[in-house]
Amino acid sequence: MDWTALYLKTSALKVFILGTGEVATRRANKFLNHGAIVKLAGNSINEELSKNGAELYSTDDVDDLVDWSDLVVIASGDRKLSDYVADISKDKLVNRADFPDNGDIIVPTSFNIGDIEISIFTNGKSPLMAKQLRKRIQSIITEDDILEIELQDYSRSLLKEYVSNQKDRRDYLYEIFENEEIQELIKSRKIDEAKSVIFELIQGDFDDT
Ligand SMILES: C[C@@]1(CC(=O)O)c2cc3[nH]c(cc4nc(cc5[nH]c(cc(n2)[C@H]1CCC(=O)O)[C@@](C)(CC(=O)O)[C@@H]5CCC(=O)O)C(CC(=O)O)=C4CCC(=O)O)c(CCC(=O)O)c3CC(=O)O
Ligand SMILES: NC(=O)C1=CN([C@@H]2O[C@H](COP(=O)(O)OP(=O)(O)OC[C@H]3O[C@@H](n4cnc5c(N)ncnc54)[C@H](O)[C@@H]3O)[C@@H](O)[C@H]2O)C=CC1
Repeated sequence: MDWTALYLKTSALKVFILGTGEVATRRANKFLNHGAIVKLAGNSINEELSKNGAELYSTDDVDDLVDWSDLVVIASGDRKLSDYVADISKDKLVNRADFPDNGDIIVPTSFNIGDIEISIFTNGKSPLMAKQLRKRIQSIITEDDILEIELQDYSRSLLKEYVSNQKDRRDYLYEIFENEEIQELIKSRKIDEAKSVIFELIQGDFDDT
């Protein structure tokens, strides 16, 4: 595969989207939900998008919009205009919804559950299947997994305070993950009690040393 997964910092990222159709709208929502500033060029945008902060411009303004942007998303059915925008975006990051290989960013399907983000990419082979796999994976992640992440986060902070060696910290994290008492507390949603058990486990050892 010529592509690899990386995370792009989207807070305050300036995103220019060419097009206002189905794909453009989906991309705009995604970037806005992740803190970006989004401007679109095309005919019209729906109320939800403008409420979320998206701004609509005319396609006559594409030169200025490209200049302004950090990332250009090309999602228009107008091939000539798309090629023109691609041409003037050579020094920008580009996502081309119509010819992905001519751009340098892929927008994969992704979803968040708590602090986890899961993305799926089929290397351009089947966006439809990426969508189906997303739905299937979404359905198997449980509330217990989210709580486990919260407890791991809590444990990691404590360990950084009390245990200086990384390998020892890792051993603790596996011990906590496998601890049956903690697993039971997660199942019964007693997170504060689970945290106390973790605190005792770590700090108890620390006191002994
Ligand atoms: C490569 C990629 C590049 C990029 O856009 O960055 C790309 C490219 C193309 N998609 C096309 C078509 C469709 N795309 C979807 C849906 C999604 N497309 C998404 C991503 C991507 N699409 C990138 C990575 C994909 C990967 O490989 O995994 C998703 C996952 C994410 C998102 O868009 O948010 C989103 C699902 C969101 C969700 O989870 O719900 C459907 C299904 C539907 O509409 O229901 C169809 C019709 C069915 C079909 O074609 O499969 C065409 C036109 C082909 C043509 O002309 O026929 C191209 C261009 C081409 O292939 O040349
Ligand atoms: N990457 C992806 O996930 C997908 C990519 N695509 C590709 O992305 C492009 C856009 O797809 P959709 O948003 O589904 O289409 P759409 O029909 O919903 O929207 C197309 C956009 O292009 C504009 N447009 C279309 N023809 C035009 C013309 N002749 N002159 C000026 N403006 C024109 C429309 O006003 C609209 O803003 C297409 O080229 C399609 O092949 C399509 C589906 C999914």
